[in-house]
Amino acid sequence: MTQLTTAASIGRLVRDARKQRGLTQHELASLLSTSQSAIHRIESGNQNLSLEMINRIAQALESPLIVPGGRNAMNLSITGETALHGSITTRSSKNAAVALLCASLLNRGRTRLRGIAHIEEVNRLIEVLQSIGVQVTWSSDEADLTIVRPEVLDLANMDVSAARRTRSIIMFLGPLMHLADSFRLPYAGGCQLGARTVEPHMQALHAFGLDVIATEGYYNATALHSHPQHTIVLTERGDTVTENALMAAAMTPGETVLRNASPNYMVQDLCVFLMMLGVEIEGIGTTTLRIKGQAELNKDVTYTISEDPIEAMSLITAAVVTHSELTITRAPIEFLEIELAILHEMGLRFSIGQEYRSGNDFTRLVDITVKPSQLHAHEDKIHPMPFPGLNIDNLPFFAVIAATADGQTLIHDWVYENRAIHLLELTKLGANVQLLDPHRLNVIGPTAWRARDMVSPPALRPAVCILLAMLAARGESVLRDVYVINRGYEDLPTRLNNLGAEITQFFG
Ligand SMILES: CC(=O)N[C@H]1[C@@H](OP(=O)(O)OP(=O)(O)OC[C@H]2O[C@@H](n3ccc(=O)[nH]c3=O)[C@H](O)[C@@H]2O)O[C@H](CO)[C@@H](O)[C@@H]1O
Ligand SMILES: C=C(OP(=O)(O)O)C(=O)O
Repeated sequence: MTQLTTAASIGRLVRDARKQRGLTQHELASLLSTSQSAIHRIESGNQNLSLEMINRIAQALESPLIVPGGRNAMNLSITGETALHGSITTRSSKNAAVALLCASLLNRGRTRLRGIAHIEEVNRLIEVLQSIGVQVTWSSDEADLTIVRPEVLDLANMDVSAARRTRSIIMFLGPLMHLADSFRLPYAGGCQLGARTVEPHMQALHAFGLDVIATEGYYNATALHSHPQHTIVLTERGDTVTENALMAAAMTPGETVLRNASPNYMVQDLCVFLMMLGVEIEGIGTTTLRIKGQAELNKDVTYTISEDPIEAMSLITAAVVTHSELTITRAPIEFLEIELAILHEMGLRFSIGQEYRSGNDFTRLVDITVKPSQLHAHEDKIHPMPFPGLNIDNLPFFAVIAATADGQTLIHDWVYENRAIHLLELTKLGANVQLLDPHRLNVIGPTAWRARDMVSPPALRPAVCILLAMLAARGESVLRDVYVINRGYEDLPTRLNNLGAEITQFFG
C-alpha cells in the first residue's frame, strides 16, 4: 500500500489499477457515477482528489494500491551517513522462486525448494497455492519449502486478492492448462511500472492449445486439446513468457522447439528444475530451447534456488553510494558481467575471486569485493537488454551510481513505460536527475545526499534505490511503506545493519 502524494502519481495509479481490472474509462466512470472525461482528467493528473474520492476509486477498482497511508505499513528510519564494511551473502532470487512455485504445480510428487527467500512475493504465491488445496510447508529451520499438489485442485476457491498482488500469477497458465479443462485467473498485478504485455503469453500458450479470453479483470482459459505446434516462436524474449511456454511444453509429449526464448537466470533455474523432474531440455542459456515433455511428472525432488543477480547488484550499489569496501559473496557472475564492465569503465575498483557453484550445481558464483572509488560518468547511454544484455532490473541502480559519479549520464529505460519516473524521487535526496521523456533520464553527479522523509515509490527497484541513497545521506531519513521492498528482498534492513548501517523499522 502506498501513501499518495501528487495528482500525477494518483492518476498513474488509477490508470494502472483500472487497466489491471480490465475496465475502460467509461466503465470506471459509470461505477463512480461520473463522466469519462472526469476519469480522463484524474488519470492525466489534472484533478485534485478528496480523500473520499480516492477511497471510492479504491473500492471500485478493488485495488489495495490506492489506499492513502496504510495504517500498519512497515516504515524505515535510516541514520546516515553510513560507512559499510564486511561481507554479505547474496540470497536466492525472487524471480526464480516464483517460477519454481508455479512449476511445482506440474509435479505429482513432492517438490522441496531449498533456500527459498522469505519475501512477500513468495508469501502471496504460497497463499494462492494453499487456497487451491496445495500443501505448502516450511521446514523447521524455515530454509526450505515443501509443496505437494493434490489430485484435484480447488480452483474456485483461489485467493484472488493475493493473486492480484503479483505479476507471477500469470505463470499459473502454463501448468494449469494440463490440470483443468477450463479455469480463470485474475489479471496479473505487481509493481506500478505501467502496462505490461500479456499478448506474448496468450500467443505462446495458444500454440499448445490454450485459449484465453481476457475480460473484466480475469483471464478465462480453456484447454482446447488440439494438437500442439512443434516449433513456437515467441514474439518477445520475455522471461515469464518463456517460463510459461516451458511449463506448457514440460507436460506436452514429444519435442517442442522454443525460439526467441529468454536465456535469463530464472529461466535457467526453471530448466534445471524441470530436468530433475524428467523433462529433457537442450539449449539452456541460449535463445533456442528443445524440450521433450512427459504426459506425467511425478518425482520427489529437492531443488536449490540460485542466487539473485539483482540483489548482488543492489549490494554493489550500496557499496558504491556509501564509498565503502564491501564483499558480496555468492554473486552469480554470468548475470553481472556487463554491469561490472560498465562499472569498471566508470572507474570502480573491485576484485573478483575464484568461481564456485551454487547449490543447484549449475550456476557459477564468485565473491566480489568493491573498493571505495571516485567514479566518472559513463560516456555512452546506459540501457538494458534481454539477457545477455545489462539486466532490465539492474538498470535503476545505475541512476544512483550515476548520481555519485562526476559528470552527466544518460539512462535509457526503454522497457517500462512508468519506471524511470519513479527515479525522479532521487531529487528529493539532493540528486540532479532530469526526466527527458518517460524513458530517458539525465543524471548529473556527484551528489551531496541529504536526508528526507519520503514514501516508497510503488516499484521495487526504484524503492531500493531510494533506500540505498538514504544510507549515504547525512541525518535521519524516513522511508515509509516498504512493502514493495519486502516483496523482493529478505530482511534487507537487518542485513544492511550487520554491515554497519543504522536502520530501524517502525509500523504505522
Ligand atoms: C517474475 C519475473 O520474472 N519478473 C521479471 C520478468 O517479468 P516479465 O517476464 O513478466 O516481464 P514482461 O513480460 O512484463 O516484460 C517487461 C517489459 O519488457 C518488454 N519486453 C520484454 C522482452 C522483449 O523482448 N521485448 C520487450 O519489449 C515487455 O513488453 C514488457 O513491457 O522480466 C522482466 C524483464 O526482465 C523483469 O523486470 C521482471 O523482474
Ligand atoms: C519488475 C520486477 O518484478 P515483477 O515482475 O515481479 O513485477 C522486478 O523484480 O524488478
